[in-house]
Amino acid sequence: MSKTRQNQRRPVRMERGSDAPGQWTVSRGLMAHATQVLAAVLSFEHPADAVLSRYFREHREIGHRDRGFIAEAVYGIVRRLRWVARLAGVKPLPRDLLLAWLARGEGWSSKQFEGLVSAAEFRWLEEVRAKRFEPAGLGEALDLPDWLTVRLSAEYGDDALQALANGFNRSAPLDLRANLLKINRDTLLQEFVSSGVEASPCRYSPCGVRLAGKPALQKHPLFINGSFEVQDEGSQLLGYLVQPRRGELVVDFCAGAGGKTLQLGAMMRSTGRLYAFDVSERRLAKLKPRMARAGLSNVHPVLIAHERDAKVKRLAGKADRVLVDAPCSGLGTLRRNPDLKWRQSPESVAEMTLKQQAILDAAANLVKPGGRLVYATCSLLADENEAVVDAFVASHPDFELMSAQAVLAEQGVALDCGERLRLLPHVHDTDGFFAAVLERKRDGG
Ligand SMILES: C[S@@+](CC[C@H](N)C(=O)[O-])C[C@H]1O[C@@H](n2cnc3c(N)ncnc32)[C@H](O)[C@@H]1O
Repeated sequence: MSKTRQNQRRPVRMERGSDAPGQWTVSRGLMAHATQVLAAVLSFEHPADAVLSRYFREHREIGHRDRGFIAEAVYGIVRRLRWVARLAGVKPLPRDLLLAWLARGEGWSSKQFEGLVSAAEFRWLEEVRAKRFEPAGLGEALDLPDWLTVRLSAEYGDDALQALANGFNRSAPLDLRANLLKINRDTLLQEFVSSGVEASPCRYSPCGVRLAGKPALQKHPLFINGSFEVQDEGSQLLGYLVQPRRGELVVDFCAGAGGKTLQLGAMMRSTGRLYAFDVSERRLAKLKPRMARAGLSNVHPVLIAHERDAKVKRLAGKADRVLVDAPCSGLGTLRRNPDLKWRQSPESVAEMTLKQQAILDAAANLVKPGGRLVYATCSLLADENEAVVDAFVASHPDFELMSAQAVLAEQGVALDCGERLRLLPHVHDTDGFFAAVLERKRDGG
């Protein structure tokens, strides 16, 4: 095959995905890159987004549009892996999966494959195109692993699970949180509209803005001056459950890069003390420039070795509010991280549950009488959610559950969620979240 022929680029229509520019031009070289990235992602050793970022860092010659093609294909395949694998036959190689995806997932015609595949592949693609898919069970039909299908179906029922799985296959919207220290939401919306960015208020979160597309925002003047942060609406609602006030001592126990810390700091009007704990130095390092941009001077990032660290114990009984945004399976974020469904297992969830209990126990010690403890995850599994909270309440008679719905209503958020908040992509159009609000009794229970 001559080099010119190998690099021949074929115009291909793409219908789906926010980045889809309408027409990709695809070369053999680009197909090879996509196959290589796919193989690395499918080892499931690292998160898909980390694999893609690393590959693009190492292959700077791949342009923006070609990156879009690779990312669309890889994420498309990971979302529908069982389906594509069945269409591609027994023990398919990454290239087989890619070709089968392009033929069936993206609907490429045979003409669009000309110059990109061998004669044998060309014939094989005809078979793939003609193949009927008869799922062997619900897991295969919904493109979920069987263990997860069994658990979710027991929790939600088959019909809701179907809707949930469909919800996960839609792309997540881009939500922003107006930094109320710097701007009010209406002004932010007006600024977007006048700069040609289509934006509307979020359905529930009073500081949330939803964008119609996915414009690059890193260089937007309102981002640079700290007027907004990217934050899923569901995540914003967790901040409202904490409801911190001016001058309080607040702990964000699992702060990570500070998605919720920044919101809590703004709700405190940059007063009081807000401790941002985490065991990850790398994540906390990302929080620091964000605090500066947001204009917050009340945040104290603290690297801890584990939840029983002496730095934690020093605050025993002193905190007005503690948020535990616990490490979890992340299964509520499958719209953004579809690979998680293949990377998690019953064993990893069981391990996570023990960690969650240990963190919640340690964090509870910080809450003063009359203070509030919020436990949250972005998981959909009762084992990581209700079961952790139930076990906690049973062993901590000095804490009682508050109604999440009432806490939200007090702040003007109308959400019919009852005692515990459960957000679902297909119902609320947010990531999947769980949260429970607990109060430490004043008389010690
Ligand atoms: C769900 S993420 C937090 C996301 C963050 N709150 C946000 O809004 O962006 C969970 C975090 O818990 C941290 N973590 C894990 N084990 C921990 C522990 N024992 N104590 C405190 N944080 C821990 C992880 O490093 C991770 O950053």
